[in-house]
Amino acid sequence: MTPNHAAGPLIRVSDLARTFDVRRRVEGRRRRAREQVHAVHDLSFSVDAGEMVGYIGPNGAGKSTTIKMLTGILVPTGGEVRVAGLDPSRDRVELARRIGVVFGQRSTLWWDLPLRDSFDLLQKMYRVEPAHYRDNLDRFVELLDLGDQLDTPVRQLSLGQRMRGDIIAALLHDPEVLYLDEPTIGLDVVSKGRLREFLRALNAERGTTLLLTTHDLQDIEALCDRVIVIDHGTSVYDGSLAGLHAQGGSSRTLVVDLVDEAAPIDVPGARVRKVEGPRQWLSFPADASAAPVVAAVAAAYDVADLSIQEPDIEDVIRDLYSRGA
Ligand SMILES: Nc1ncnc2c1ncn2[C@@H]1O[C@H](COP(=O)(O)OP(=O)(O)OP(=O)(O)O)[C@@H](O)[C@H]1O
Repeated sequence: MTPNHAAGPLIRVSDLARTFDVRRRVEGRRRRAREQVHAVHDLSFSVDAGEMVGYIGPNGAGKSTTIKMLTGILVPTGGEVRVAGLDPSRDRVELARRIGVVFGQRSTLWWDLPLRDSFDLLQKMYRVEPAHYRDNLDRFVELLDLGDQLDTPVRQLSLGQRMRGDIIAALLHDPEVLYLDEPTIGLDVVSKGRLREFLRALNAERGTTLLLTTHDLQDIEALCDRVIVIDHGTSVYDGSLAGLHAQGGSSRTLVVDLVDEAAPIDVPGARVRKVEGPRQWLSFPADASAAPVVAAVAAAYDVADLSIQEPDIEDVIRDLYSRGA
């Protein structure tokens, strides 16, 4: 890859804004009313080369609009954005060689072609030097375990295989930045784990910068030291995930199946939130270890089964607001 030698951050967003003009039907009026939607406004942040950042927020917060401006698909209506020193909408072609984009819900692969043919086409489009292309392809295919699928048409791949194929497609030209939009959506636990491991290795080995949009908090936990929370078009938090948990006071849940029905479980570090027959739900702080709570419950009660539920991003953000952040 071409390391980013430019001084300063790799991604720089200053007072970025994007407004959409929409027409809405108003009751009692024949004409639709004109209205402006401020999808993104007063948004500023920067990302250094090699960082792995989670870009999270509720539905409609402005995440996609931001990513579209970062990739040059949308032109900002205000403020400034620079990626690798380039203006994404003006220098879109040049920027395309330096970034990779993966949308969980949409594939960029050619549906009827074998996976390998899609990769070969991308090699030609991006003019990746043939020997380097083969090295990259071999390495990624091995790490993502796609060797047996290379000659399978994309439409016959499972969702997990297709997603891994899309990630390889986005990386063959050694992008400095990889934007991932819901990369683990719909995947089973094993596929999610494999994908996260791969992204961690990619960042460690090649220093690829990751900007990850996800509703899965475990993606963030596994990958990102830093999260930017966006809501109503602007950033409401920028810092560590631990800091976000601490501010929001979000909690994890220990689900305990007792052998028999019992009074609410009383152990230090957790409180019972719900009881249904022999099943009880205990909340404990998301940044604390589950081990002491599990040990205390197991020592004092007859337990048939235990499981831990992670909070999702909506829970964390809701908690953030309930604390008045
Ligand atoms: N082309 C458009 N025309 C009009 N309004 C738009 C357009 N694109 C986005 N919006 C509006 O801008 C706001 C932000 O949308 P955006 O898609 O960026 O949110 P998001 O955070 O990506 O949401 P999700 O998690 O649901 O994908 C929403 O109110 C949306 O309706």
